[in-house]
Amino acid sequence: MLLTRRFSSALARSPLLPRSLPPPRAVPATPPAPRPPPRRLMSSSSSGWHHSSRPPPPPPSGADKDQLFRGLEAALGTTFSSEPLAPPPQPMILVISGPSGVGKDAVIQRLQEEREGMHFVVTATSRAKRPGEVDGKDYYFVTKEEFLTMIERKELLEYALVYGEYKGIPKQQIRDYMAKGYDIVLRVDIQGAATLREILGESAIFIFLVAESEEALVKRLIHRKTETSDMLLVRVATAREEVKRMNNFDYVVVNSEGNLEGAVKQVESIIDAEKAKVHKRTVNI
Ligand SMILES: Nc1ncnc2c1ncn2[C@@H]1O[C@H](COP(=O)(O)OP(=O)(O)OP(=O)(O)O)[C@@H](O)[C@H]1O
Ligand SMILES: Nc1nc2c(ncn2[C@@H]2O[C@H](COP(=O)(O)O)[C@@H](O)[C@H]2O)c(=O)[nH]1
Repeated sequence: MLLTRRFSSALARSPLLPRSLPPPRAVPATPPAPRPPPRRLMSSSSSGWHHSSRPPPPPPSGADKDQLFRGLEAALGTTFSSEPLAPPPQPMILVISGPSGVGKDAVIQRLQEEREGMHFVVTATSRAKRPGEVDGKDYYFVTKEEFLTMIERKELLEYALVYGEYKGIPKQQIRDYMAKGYDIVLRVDIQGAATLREILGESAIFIFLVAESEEALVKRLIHRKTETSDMLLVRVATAREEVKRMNNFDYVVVNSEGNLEGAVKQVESIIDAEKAKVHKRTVNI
């Protein structure tokens, strides 16, 4: 009330106020009775138009707006700051996991093409390079001995034996990119996601990628033609167990046949929603 009165009288006194604007109304001593909620505007064909008895005042001109702005500043006794009102976004860690063949790499590749400011961590592996794979892009291909040295030196945030081969996440890569303000994307198998949950807790976002059905997943893996039938059997049997661990994740995204774009969009929506959170996750690696 006091502020309103100060404001009204300061506005009335202010030489900056445009003359054409009506003088500020007196503040009533007692608060007015609550008004009924405003009715929604309805179409002109219906009988529900809500007419105000007075026409709205004409919009102020550019100069008037400027004067009003300065008048408000004078009334409050401070200038209006142009500093952002929302806190700056913090770099975040996104963990994308799911059964083998579900499309993790495919989704990540599209995300990489779509979004800037994200770093997709290249993990290290002792597995042999597949045709078409590039060292430093798909993986850092190292020998088993080199991998064991990385473990010894505590260079890996997480590592695991995946289908008989070592896979692990270089810590320094995450630190370097987070320091530059990048968001981090990690692609791991389900056991890797469980380990990362223990290390990172709620500070990272965990997304479980699934196919629309087991049948679709198996067909996708067969179609990829990267595994022998024995290896396929292991991956498919593992996938059956892995789907049961969905509850440890924050989000589930369905990557259905022929709709890779839909899955990518959904992951993007998750990122956007997380960025808009008031209470943000803070990461410390
Ligand atoms: N929505 C989709 N519809 C059809 N095919 C897809 C879709 N998403 C991915 N694929 C294809 O499915 C195969 C498996 O995808 P991808 O290699 O990305 O899986 P992954 O989860 O990374 O597997 P892994 O864990 O074994 O590395 C690839 O041939 C890919 O092109
Ligand atoms: N736990 C970890 N899993 C990883 C890591 N890097 C990749 N992966 C996962 O391994 C499987 C098999 O990969 P493939 O290239 O041999 O088909 C797949 O699910 C990857 O996501 C890692 O650093 N840690």
